[in-house]
Amino acid sequence: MITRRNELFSYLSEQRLNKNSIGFVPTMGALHEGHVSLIQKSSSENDCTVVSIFVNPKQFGPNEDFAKYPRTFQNDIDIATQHGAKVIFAPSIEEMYPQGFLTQVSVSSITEVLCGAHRPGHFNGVTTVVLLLMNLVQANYIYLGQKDFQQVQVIKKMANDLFHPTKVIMVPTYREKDGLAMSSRNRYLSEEARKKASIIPKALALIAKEFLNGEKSINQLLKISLNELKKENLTPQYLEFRKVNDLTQKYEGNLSSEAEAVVAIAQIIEFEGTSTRLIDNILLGNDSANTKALEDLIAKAF
Ligand SMILES: Nc1ncnc2c1ncn2[C@@H]1O[C@H](COP(=O)(O)OP(=O)(O)OP(=O)(O)O)[C@@H](O)[C@H]1O
Ligand SMILES: CC(C)(CO)[C@@H](O)C(=O)[O-]
Ligand code: BAL
Repeated sequence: MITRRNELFSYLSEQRLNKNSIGFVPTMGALHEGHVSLIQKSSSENDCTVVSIFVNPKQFGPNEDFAKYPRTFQNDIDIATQHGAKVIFAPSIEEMYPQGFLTQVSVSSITEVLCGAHRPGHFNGVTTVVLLLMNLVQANYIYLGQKDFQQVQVIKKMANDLFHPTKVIMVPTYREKDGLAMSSRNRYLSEEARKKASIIPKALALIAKEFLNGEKSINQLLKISLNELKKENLTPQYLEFRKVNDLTQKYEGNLSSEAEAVVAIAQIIEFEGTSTRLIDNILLGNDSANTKALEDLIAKAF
């Protein structure tokens, strides 16, 4: 485990000298099987996989869960190494943001919709820390989960606009038995709240099922899904169809046969005074990998 930037630099310089390819998996810890799928993919595609564990204060709003974010450090180290991580980089806050740090990295427009509209400043915090980490690791590839689809698009844009040599790879969402996307925040859910949360994959699976059956009307697809959520008295913070290649654009009307849409949801699960915000999404399109992911979700959710 490495905590200092200069130590990481020395270790990775040697890897590069030996022509070892570097894969990078940034995380905030509290590792679960979703993270494991990223680490395994990186390890199977690179000689050296770096996993970072850093709960980044800059991406949490003042009323968000920075203080209570789950921290399971020892267990994280075991999981990451068991699944192929060669290095775990776990810096302190001061190591990442030394005194006098004044810079912010900001991607515009695509950060102002979906989660960005509800978490002001969140993506600036994400892009700032991810660029710092990408500069430190100088990986060939960075692996990010589809669960945070908007985050992937924002980081891709940042890397592209700033001519960053690291290539962004998106890894499919890893799901629980009932289809719920694995997430560190699932640990906040009591047994009852967890039961309630299983409606989220169901709401997406209903859209997936009707889409695969040929339904093209977005209003109709939204209606079916919102009705399902309503049965549990749930109203999503957002449930939207957006264009994959330009998240600023909402899909409206009918989906075309070449539709490349993301259906993204954020749902707050409230139960006995606790409140957990969960996100998820599915991709609708012609791609066979997408279709397979939809079929898998449907099989789990029903
Ligand atoms: N179920 C999942 N499948 C695939 N990748 C995932 C999954 N959950 C998280 N990831 C990815 O793991 C990386 C690190 O995420 P992070 O440490 O924030 O975990 P998380 O489970 O997303 O936590 P949170 O509950 O805070 O959203 C991100 O690229 C994220 O998209
Ligand atoms: C990419 C990331 C590690 C940056 O802090 C975080 O946003 C996450 O875990 O998805
Ligand atoms: N996985 C996204 C990080 C966050 O919600 O802050």
